[in-house]
Amino acid sequence: ALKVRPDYPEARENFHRVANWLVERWHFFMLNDYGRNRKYQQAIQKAVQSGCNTVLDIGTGTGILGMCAKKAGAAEVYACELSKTMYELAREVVTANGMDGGIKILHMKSLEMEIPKDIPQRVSLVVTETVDAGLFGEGIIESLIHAWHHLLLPPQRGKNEFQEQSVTGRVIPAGATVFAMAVECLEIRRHHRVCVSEVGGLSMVAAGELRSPVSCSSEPDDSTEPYTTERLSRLPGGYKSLTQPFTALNIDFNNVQELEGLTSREVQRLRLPVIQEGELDALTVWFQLHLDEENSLSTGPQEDTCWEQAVYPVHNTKGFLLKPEDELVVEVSCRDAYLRLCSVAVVRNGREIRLDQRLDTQACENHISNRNPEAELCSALSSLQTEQNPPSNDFCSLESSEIALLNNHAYHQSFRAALAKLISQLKGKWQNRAGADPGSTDRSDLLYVLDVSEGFSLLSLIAASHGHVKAYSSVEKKKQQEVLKRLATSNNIPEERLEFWLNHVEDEQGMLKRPSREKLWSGIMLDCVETCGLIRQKLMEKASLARCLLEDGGRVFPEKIVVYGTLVESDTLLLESAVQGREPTLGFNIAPFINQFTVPVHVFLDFSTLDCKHLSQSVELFVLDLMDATANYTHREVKVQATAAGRITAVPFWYNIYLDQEISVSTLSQNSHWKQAAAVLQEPLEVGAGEWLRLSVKLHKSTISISVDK
Ligand SMILES: CCc1ccncc1CNCCCCSC[C@H]1O[C@@H](n2ccc3c(N)ncnc32)[C@H](O)[C@@H]1O
Repeated sequence: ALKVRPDYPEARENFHRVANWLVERWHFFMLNDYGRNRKYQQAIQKAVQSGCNTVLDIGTGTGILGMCAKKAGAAEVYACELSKTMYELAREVVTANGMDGGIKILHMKSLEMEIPKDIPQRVSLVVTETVDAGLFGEGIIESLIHAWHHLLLPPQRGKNEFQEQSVTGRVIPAGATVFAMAVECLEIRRHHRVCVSEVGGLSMVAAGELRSPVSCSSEPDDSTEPYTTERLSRLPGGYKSLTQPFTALNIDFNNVQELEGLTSREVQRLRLPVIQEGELDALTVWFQLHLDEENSLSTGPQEDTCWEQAVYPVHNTKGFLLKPEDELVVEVSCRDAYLRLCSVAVVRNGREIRLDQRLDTQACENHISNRNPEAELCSALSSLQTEQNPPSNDFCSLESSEIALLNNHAYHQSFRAALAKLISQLKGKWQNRAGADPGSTDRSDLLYVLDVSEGFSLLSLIAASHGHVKAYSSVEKKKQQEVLKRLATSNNIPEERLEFWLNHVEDEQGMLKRPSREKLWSGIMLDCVETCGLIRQKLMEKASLARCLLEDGGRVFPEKIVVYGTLVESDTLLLESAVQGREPTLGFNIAPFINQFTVPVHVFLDFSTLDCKHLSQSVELFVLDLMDATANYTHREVKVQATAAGRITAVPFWYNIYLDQEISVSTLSQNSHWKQAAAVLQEPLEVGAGEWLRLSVKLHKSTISISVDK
């Protein structure tokens, strides 16, 4: 559609959402990483010049590594790519660089490749970078085991015997070293553990264990992923290293026995000295890719590269302090080809205290009699035990953004206050109504409040906790409904004051219906901003529907959203949004092809830690009024003055969400569960200090677009 009518707005939004999905964002900053590209090129050149003249590039992406091999003089170059979009892109790139005759590209997974069906004979070199932040997440181990059995010539026999490299096989990268480190990090903690005992006036004790789906727990079920990823150098508040970085694993990609033995390798137990006092929040992991003897790529947090690290959050050590004389026991295993790290115990004064089991309180009581260090530790742990009275195995899994939402204290307090105001206004209204008995404070009928938040939300309970309110929740998962019911009971909210609304829904518009034929809503709570920083799709439509379902004096929450933005110069945002010319990609012409998938708005941005130069004050860009449709517009021109000279590359934006005239929450606040978004300019714009700019801000189908000119 875009090719046919590039300015067709629907196609443009959809394309942008699709582009984000089709082509992963890391392609841009990987291709912009000249250092990485150059090191791969050098390793490939050395291998080809020393005789590897048939090459297979597994997971070619845009084709850059295959082109390095061709340019280095390899006689035959093959490449395979499982993503259709990337396969077609690689074909275009290779043709544009005049190598379509020299590189045969296959749209397939390497595991499906056979000789002679796909490639005529075994190759002397496999190049690949099919790795993720946890190293094995793209299946490199399985791919290389298959390659050694079916696609590669046999490896060099002994180190000493010399064999022509054209008759032996090898892999670039030759191997990897995996490092890990224990950290204290509040930002990780608030995304993986509920750190508050009270939310919006509700005691959370009865909730049981709420935890993120990231867990290396011993019983791996498909709902959990072993690790998440973070760019440690860009986490708000940073992190504190509790151990030195330690080597968790070495792997030689040129040794097929070692590769095959990896998943059956026994679990490794490492004992790591704690180097400073702190709360254990996670193990972080990165690695060095040894391309060959000379060249290595590192994904470490101290590198200035843009790679993320793998994060293994610990769940069960809430409030547990490691001390310098402790040793942390970590288990490393590669079961099911994922790298799994688990902090299992602490050794203090020679006694090992296991972390992952629930200490039963009785055993701890015995310890407490003779007051000694591990007794404190034990009682600390057993207090954990009492705090979460249901046993550990019954926990409710929430997305990390839902956990962070629960930990967003200001968000829930604001809703609690705004709801209290609405309820007292409506009760007051009722009392003032002619004939009502001034003495009877309680309204005979109840106030009906609907929470149509996406995902897990306590807002319905917070509404019901005000009394005289019957609350409806759109929480749909059974386990999450049970948590809400437990919290209702433990917070003295009568069970019949909480109902689950979803079962009426046909479609999302269907969810917004009257509570019953003769009733209307006193309050409807909408979810307006996605965690990634974008306005939710169809927000304005939902708001106009909701308004029709309100009783006189009823309110939609929030009633208004004000969009703020600022002008910045940020190379980081550029490098993550588009390939910058031909230099970073070793002179190959790749940028125009991959940049077709550039999207104008960068999401999941942590603006508080973005390295950038501010070129203006924050300015109000747009207002969305959810209570008065006539106040809305689709396009706004905003004048803003540059406060410093520089090159405008992006306009980060965020929201003030007004629950009512006075009460608002900001999506940029310190413990906000939201990330921010940024409009990235097509062309950076040079400005002088004091110069005025004109921002043209448009909102179409919940999609904000911003352009800047003088
Ligand atoms: C310093 C490296 C680093 C460190 C930390 N974080 C990220 C990186 C950068 N690497 C990211 C690449 C990750 C994606 S893999 C690249 C391309 O290969 C494709 N594929 C994957 C497996 C596979 C296969 N068996 N057969 C054919 N194709 C295959 C994918 O479809 C993708 O297009």
